[in-house]
Amino acid sequence: MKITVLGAGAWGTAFGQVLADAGNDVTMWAIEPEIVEGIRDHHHNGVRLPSVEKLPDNMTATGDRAEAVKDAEIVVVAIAAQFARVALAEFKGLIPDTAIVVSLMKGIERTTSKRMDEVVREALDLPAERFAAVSGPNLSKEVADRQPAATVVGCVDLDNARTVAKACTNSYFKAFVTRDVIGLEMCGSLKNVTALAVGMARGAGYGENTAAMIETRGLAELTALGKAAGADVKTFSGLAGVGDMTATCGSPLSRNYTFGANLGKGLSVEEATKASNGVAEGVPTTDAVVALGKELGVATPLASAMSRVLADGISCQEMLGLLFGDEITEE
Ligand SMILES: NC(=O)C1=CN([C@@H]2O[C@H](COP(=O)(O)OP(=O)(O)OC[C@H]3O[C@@H](n4cnc5c(N)ncnc54)[C@H](OP(=O)(O)O)[C@@H]3O)[C@@H](O)[C@H]2O)C=CC1
Ligand SMILES: O=C(CO)COP(=O)(O)O
Repeated sequence: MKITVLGAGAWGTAFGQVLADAGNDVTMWAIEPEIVEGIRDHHHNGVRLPSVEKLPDNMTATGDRAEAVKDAEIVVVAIAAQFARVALAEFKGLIPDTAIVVSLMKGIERTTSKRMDEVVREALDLPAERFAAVSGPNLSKEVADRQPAATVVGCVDLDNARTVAKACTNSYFKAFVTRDVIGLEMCGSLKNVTALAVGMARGAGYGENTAAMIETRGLAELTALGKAAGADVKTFSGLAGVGDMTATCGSPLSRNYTFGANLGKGLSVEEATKASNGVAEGVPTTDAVVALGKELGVATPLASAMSRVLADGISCQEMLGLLFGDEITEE
């Protein structure tokens, strides 16, 4: 198939390689001329994915929007979530009206508390059956190294989910399908907030018990929110839920975990932002989760505690104190 990836960041590029390895013709679109030239002329993205020496031959790049999406059968969006709406507005009217648009993004829009399925569909005026989300335990560096991994493709139209899943399945990457787009979106974006908190606890020197406590409570929080938003609870125990929580909260390859670890070691939010080698989506998503919780009438103790960390610089111990609360409650 002819597939275009918008955004040549770490995951956009690694997923582009997955698609190319599955036999598709892949065009990456990026704003920065250095990235475009690197991929097009040298099959290398030295800015965002330097660990891959040579990207596949059936992968090219352009900085021209119309040229990028011309004749595309699938358009994949891998732009930092807070910029997706504004970046996609420039593609409205250019994307073929038969193309399936796939989001790899894991975040909630801070200004509106909307999920990426809502943002992408609004920005492109896209019907639900032409939108798919991809979410799972997919640390970009490991996938770029072609280590075995799996993901989930969600679309209300299961045939379109299968089309996307087939396009991204190869010898080391396996895609499952679901109709539960909302569940995938909630899992992907909310686990990043949990990863910030686990990273923070690790950075502060705490061990397995503390990490397991935060991950489990984080999963409970995202399950409650997801259910209230209309997700299928089964999704939370699958690859996109428990699976991604385990990968992201357990690896220094995660930008969210590392951002949190730096906070736990005593860096300020500003210093941790400077030290980050890519977008830590959990940071802007945290307040959006708190707002979403209020909107849906669901308690969000973990996101609320992390919001205090990010806004007021409270310590890890204080953050965990807020998580515990004073009352004895049922689990
Ligand atoms: N890395 C990973 O392991 C995984 C990431 N994801 C999700 O995928 C999404 C992208 O992540 P990733 O590629 O790793 O992030 P990176 O930080 O590596 O790259 C971010 C991308 O967003 C683009 N971008 C930022 N602002 C704008 C803008 N205003 N207009 C157009 N493009 C813009 C960047 O372009 P430029 O380079 O020109 O600045 C870059 O391509 C995130 O939502 C992330 O949560 C999901 C699964 C795994
Ligand atoms: O979502 C991820 C793995 O599935 C990657 O997490 P980070 O964005 O924190 O690097």
